[in-house]
Amino acid sequence: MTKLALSLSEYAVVLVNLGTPAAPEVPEIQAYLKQFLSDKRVVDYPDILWQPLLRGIILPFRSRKVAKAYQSIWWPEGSPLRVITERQVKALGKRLELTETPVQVCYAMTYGQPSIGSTLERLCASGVKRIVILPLYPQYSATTTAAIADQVADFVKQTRNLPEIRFHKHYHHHPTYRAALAGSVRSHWQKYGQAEALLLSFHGIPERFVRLGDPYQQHCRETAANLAADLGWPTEKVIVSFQSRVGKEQWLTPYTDQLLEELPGKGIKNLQVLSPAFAADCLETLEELAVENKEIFMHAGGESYQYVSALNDSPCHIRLFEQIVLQQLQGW
Ligand SMILES: C=CC1=C(C)c2cc3[nH]c(cc4nc(cc5[nH]c(cc1n2)c(C)c5CCC(=O)O)C(CCC(=O)O)=C4C)c(C)c3C=C
Ligand SMILES: [Fe+2]
Ligand SMILES: [Fe+2]
Repeated sequence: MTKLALSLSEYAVVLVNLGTPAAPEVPEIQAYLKQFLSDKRVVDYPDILWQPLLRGIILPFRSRKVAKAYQSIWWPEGSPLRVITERQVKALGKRLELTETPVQVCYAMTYGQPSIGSTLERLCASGVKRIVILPLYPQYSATTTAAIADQVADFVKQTRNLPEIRFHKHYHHHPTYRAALAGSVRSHWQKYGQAEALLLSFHGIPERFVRLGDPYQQHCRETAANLAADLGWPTEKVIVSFQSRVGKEQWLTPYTDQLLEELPGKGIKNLQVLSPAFAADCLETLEELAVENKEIFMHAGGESYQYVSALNDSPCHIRLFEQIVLQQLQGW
């Protein structure tokens, strides 16, 4: 048990994920994409060029296109990303209760609701004095983790009586994350056997961002190398690719969809695919990776393509969050 100086109601941990539309319908998707794609951490083109393009062309067309994809993955309880995040909050709360660590657990979303600012305001109004922010991104990128930090900074700027805040930057190297990832592959192998290769398809970012100093690509490579070592697999059987490119700019390569077209021709016809950048299954995994990309691979001559789920609310994933929180609470 961690001994803390303040009482139960004065500590909080906020899990933060990207956010998702409120409903799988065009107006809700437009509102979500407008906020998301107007964030300079995500798209850094000058507003004078970008906003007319975004509002006039991208939002109307893309919202209609992705509405069908969202409808195909939506669960009765809501968007998978939100439902899984809520399950993670519940499971982490239970684990922390077991350790009698006095900290309340909640979540916020970078885009959409509950927003980071409103969540921090609510916590402070209820008497919370010390807050751990845990972005649910194992690999740091300015497009995701720093976008959260920006919103925490916005809250700080407009708040008179500040809480103490600790921010967990990334965890791809954490032994329990490594164990959780390797464990999820091993349990998949126990059920279905091994494939010829593992494809780690990370969400992409513009290549330019890496040249400007974003360490995301390096973190992705380290994740893959660690996974190969932890599984005792040769590194060449753990292939890295990048998915979900938006726009015309060069993003990190190889692109997942292009690579999947080529692999059967190179003799890899049985593939297991996972996406370690996602702490929760979402549109990008359940639709793009598990359905759309499978069709590409099978059409190109692939024989078997299995998607290995994100770590979601699995016990080892929640244990990881618990350990991060306990580490962050040290000295408080
Ligand atoms: C346009 C630039 C984008 C960058 C850069 C980007 C980085 C990035 N995103 C995630 C995680 C998620 N992205 C999701 C959806 C999504 N991403 C973009 C664009 C960029 N992402 C768009 C436009 C969308 C919406 C869907 C679409 O229009 O194709 C999601 C899923 C949300 C859901 O509702 O399920 C996640 C999660 C990471 C990790 C990342 C960089 C490391
Ligand atoms: Fe994205
Ligand atoms: Fe996508």
